[in-house]
Amino acid sequence: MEHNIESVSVLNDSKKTITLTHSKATLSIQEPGKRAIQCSVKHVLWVEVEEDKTLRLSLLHRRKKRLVLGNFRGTYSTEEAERVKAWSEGLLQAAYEGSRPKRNFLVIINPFGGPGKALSVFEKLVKPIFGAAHSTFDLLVTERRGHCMEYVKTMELKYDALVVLSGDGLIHEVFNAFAAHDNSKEAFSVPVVQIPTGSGNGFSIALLGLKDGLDVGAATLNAIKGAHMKLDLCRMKQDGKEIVSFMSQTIGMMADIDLKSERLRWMGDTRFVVGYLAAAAVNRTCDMKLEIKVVARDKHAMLSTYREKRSKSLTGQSSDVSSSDTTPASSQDKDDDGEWIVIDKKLAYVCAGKLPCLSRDLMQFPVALCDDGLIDIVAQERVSRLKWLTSLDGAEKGKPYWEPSSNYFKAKAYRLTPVATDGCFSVDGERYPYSPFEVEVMHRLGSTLGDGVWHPEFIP
Ligand SMILES: Nc1ncnc2c1ncn2[C@@H]1O[C@H](COP(=O)(O)OP(=O)(O)OP(=O)(O)O)[C@@H](O)[C@H]1O
Repeated sequence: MEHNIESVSVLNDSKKTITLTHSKATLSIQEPGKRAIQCSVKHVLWVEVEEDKTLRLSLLHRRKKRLVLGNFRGTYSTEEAERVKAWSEGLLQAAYEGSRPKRNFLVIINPFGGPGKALSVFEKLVKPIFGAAHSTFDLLVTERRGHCMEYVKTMELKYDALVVLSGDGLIHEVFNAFAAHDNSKEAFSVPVVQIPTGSGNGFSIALLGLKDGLDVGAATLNAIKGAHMKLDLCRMKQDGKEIVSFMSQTIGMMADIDLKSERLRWMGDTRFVVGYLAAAAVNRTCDMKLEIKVVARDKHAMLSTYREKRSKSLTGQSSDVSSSDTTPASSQDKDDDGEWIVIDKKLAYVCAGKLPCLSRDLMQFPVALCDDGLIDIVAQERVSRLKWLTSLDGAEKGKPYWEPSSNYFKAKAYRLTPVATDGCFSVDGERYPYSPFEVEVMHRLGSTLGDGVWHPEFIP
């Protein structure tokens, strides 16, 4: 039912008349003689009228760049009751345009992730927002590594989404639990989102961008209202085992940075900068054989494909309905199944993956797309210590993409054989054995919530 009532007036707690106005896009709250407060209707969590002629409105508003919960209450006369009721129904409809209200979540919390504040973040920030939006949830607080895996691989597939308060390590565990689930295909269709409470929060940054990706309010709002979107995952085979990777596989310097800085978790993602400086000082190379099934390697061509696909995805946003998995991998893919090449030399590191940013300071894969059916691979040659340091400038915006020492590929698959017997190999930030492995992309296997694209935009 369409409601065309744009404005109503109510009395606030101080008995002042407040005019509330909404369109399909914005809500404004106007107190006489003051500047109107305006927000997007997307930030409205709930609005309802009660029998005692009270209108209650909950929304997220920006305070110090963060989205925080605000509640508004106003009373109205009996004569106004029908109008106010119709107005609030219209606003609620606009607020949940394209998504279903009252989602039911499984919330998973790693109390020891990152700075160790996930439990209190949930109690103080997330839970009140869920309450205001009438979202319901079951809760799993992990007691040990692997606990989430045990729970999720046998869980009933009844949730609208899994909301994970952790860093990227627990997200890795969730996707691997889906792979081990009896009904694996259906499990992978359950959207997974991250509330950024770890030291590396690459998944949330990918979904919401560098600003909102680290904001608990924005990530919670995305869980409540984000549209269903598909994402590619990687399947890695190593030592007879299969592992799902959603973010990255790194060997050499980048893995050293990640794994050797783990004891600095309390620093949050500053640990990656500290790790980078330590690795740059050592400036080691890594001897390996890298075989890549290359689909594209011209940086300008990859950039224009990225721009074209990103803007198409933004304009043709999916609705809150699980789409069937029939979309072709990409036009690039359809025509070109890739050609194997071999890189047989010492490199500083190899980093492959699907998300644009490995941390807020490093956009490693600026032209990554969430469902192009391709893995982005950087085979980085060694450079001078000074060059490593100057490369920090603009790394968060993907500037090192243009460095000649950064060999960038879009690939269907790759194989990597380390020559040494000992070293660091990290998958989604987790340590794996330093032994040969191969990786292929699984097109649109995973699901998440968002607006159809990875958000950090590469603006060269
Ligand atoms: N209660 C727990 N005790 C110890 N380890 C846990 C617990 N719960 C989860 N873990 C494990 O901790 C690891 C890191 O988790 P998480 O990603 O949340 O933290 P993080 O500090 O951000 O780390 P990273 O950035 O490396 O992912 C995961 O492998 C996860 O399985």
